[in-house]
Amino acid sequence: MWRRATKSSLFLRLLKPSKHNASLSQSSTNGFPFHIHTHTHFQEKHGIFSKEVAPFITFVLGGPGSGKGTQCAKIVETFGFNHLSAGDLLRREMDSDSEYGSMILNTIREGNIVPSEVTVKLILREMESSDNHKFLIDGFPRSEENRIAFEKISGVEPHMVLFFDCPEEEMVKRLLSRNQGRIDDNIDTIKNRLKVFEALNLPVVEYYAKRGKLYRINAVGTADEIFEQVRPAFEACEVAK
Ligand SMILES: Nc1ncnc2c1ncn2[C@@H]1O[C@H](COP(=O)(O)OP(=O)(O)OP(=O)(O)O)[C@@H](O)[C@H]1O
Ligand SMILES: O=c1ccn([C@@H]2O[C@H](COP(=O)(O)O)[C@@H](O)[C@H]2O)c(=O)[nH]1
Ligand SMILES: [Mg+2]
Repeated sequence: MWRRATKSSLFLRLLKPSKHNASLSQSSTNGFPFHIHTHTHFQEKHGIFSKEVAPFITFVLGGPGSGKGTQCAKIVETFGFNHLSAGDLLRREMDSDSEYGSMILNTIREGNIVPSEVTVKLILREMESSDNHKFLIDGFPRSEENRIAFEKISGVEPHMVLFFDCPEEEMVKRLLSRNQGRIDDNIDTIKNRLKVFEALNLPVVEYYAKRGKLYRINAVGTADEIFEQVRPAFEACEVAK
């Protein structure tokens, strides 16, 4: 069962650096097939989650409008993951009475990146309270700084990383016709989101490619066609099924 044993220490550790978050984890798997850690082995390696089963983490990356959210919904339906969209978590925090509300609003409106500690805290809070140990973390990490902060604070790494590779003109077309009332779906913000994606997010994609964890998907076609490229990544992996 995934629920944590004590309600404890995650946020204390987030606020207070300790030996648990001082160094990067070396325990990741390298590509397929994946394995699951046993309780003891996992806890020896990662102090932050007091769970019986290690989290199974898939990062879902791609430019703005590349179809991450659309494909995550299909993965959830087929493989039963918990979908955590970093953008949705930030929007929810913005709409609550949070001290970070106006900072998040301004950052999203500009198409820039919210400081890592805020986003990591929101993601880990969701992970801690989840009964499901299989997570799709959508739209994060946005930068190398995000990635390093997540690994340092949580002590865990993703098992695999999906990258939805989509031409810019297709992404712009999709975003401009999305019609969900998002403050960042306008051409000026979209231009900056694309710039930020290229400058800061692509290095993260390259990092995971070098580590043999990247699953590159051609994000042009119908949503169903694209999902047929996604499906084998999860089918190849016993733990994800
Ligand atoms: N394969 C596809 N073909 C055409 N339109 C698509 C496809 N997949 C998603 N869309 C549409 O494109 C828009 C953007 O998709 P989605 O919200 O899934 O992208 P995203 O990568 O999550 O974007 P963001 O980074 O802005 O959150 C939505 O209106 C969605 O319905
Ligand atoms: O890790 C993250 C994720 C998102 N943001 C900000 O939110 C918007 C919208 O994100 P979507 O993934 O498109 O929903 C993004 O442009 C960033 O401003 C972030 O800062 N960090
Ligand atoms: Mg999205």
